[in-house]
Amino acid sequence: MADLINYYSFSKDEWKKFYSDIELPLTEHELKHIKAFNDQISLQDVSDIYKPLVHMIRLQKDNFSEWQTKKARFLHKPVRNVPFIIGISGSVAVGKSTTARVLEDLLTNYFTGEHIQLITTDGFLYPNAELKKQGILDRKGFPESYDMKALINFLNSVKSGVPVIKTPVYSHQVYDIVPDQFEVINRPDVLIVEGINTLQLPQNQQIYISDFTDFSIYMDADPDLIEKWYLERFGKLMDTAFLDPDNYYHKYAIGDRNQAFDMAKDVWQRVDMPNLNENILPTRSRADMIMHKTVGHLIDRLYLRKY
Ligand SMILES: Nc1ncnc2c1ncn2[C@@H]1O[C@H](COP(=O)(O)OP(=O)(O)O)[C@@H](O)[C@H]1O
Ligand SMILES: CC(C)(COP(=O)(O)O)[C@@H](O)C(=O)NCCC(=O)O
Repeated sequence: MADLINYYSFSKDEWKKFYSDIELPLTEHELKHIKAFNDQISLQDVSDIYKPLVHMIRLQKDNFSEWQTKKARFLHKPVRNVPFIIGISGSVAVGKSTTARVLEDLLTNYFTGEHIQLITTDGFLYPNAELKKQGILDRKGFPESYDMKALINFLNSVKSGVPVIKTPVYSHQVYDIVPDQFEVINRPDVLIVEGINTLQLPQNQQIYISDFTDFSIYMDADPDLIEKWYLERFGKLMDTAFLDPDNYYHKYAIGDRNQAFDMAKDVWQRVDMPNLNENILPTRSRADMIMHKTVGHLIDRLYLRKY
């Protein structure tokens, strides 16, 4: 990534040294909690990578809140608590939702008294029935498969301080939007928005997701590794589907396992990899931070935007 002239580049060893003067209370309980939702996650990485990151986000958020207060005073408007929004982008299966959950946990733990919430932009995918109607079911994840207007309105409502906002829910197990199920976003201090499209600039839009984010992260890795992680996740989703006929992966779980993996490989090659190359990777250089992952999901390099 020699072309990234506007980024500082750090090895993990360099990055971890930036955390020194404040104590992040990463207790046994906290580490257990993280292990409970992903027992594969490296706790060394949580400490080396995320402690400095959380510290840096603290500095940025304080700066952001101070500016919001000054701006309100300048404009003779009431001072209010404007949510700080963090966007997390990257390929399907690169580990965005796992990173987002670790960050949610750590921010909740460290930003004492502040309300941290997390949503995924998957909730703004059109339901399968609508994708079918439009003839784009095999374009799930591509820009046209999202209800961008609803997503932008949602982000605008969050920033404007609307008290209770319901967002639709996407389930990987059902492989669709779950009807009548919502998540409630209620005046967070920090909202983490995770999704493949958080840095995209769709041509038919005038306002973008990134107009509402205050710090953005792009999760990066070699596409061959991401394919491997995609297939491993497919295997895990099959493993949990055996006893549940309503689960999208049930038909694969009870059938021939090799054939199921062949199908998943085909979906990766036809849908998710082209989407990575055409629509996701080109947005990498817009991120404030690029986290590069290697074998075993370990983070080996970080890039931080200089200006
Ligand atoms: N840091 C990590 N350590 C171990 N496994 C991980 C890590 N991050 C992600 N994974 C695994 O990789 C797969 C894809 O991760 P996920 O967070 O679902 O990706 P995304 O949200 O980008 O689609 C999942 O099986 C997940 O458990
Ligand atoms: C819903 C998604 C677009 C979102 O990706 P995520 O980053 O949450 O894994 C993706 O998981 C997906 O379903 N892609 C369509 C092709 C496929 O079945 O992989």
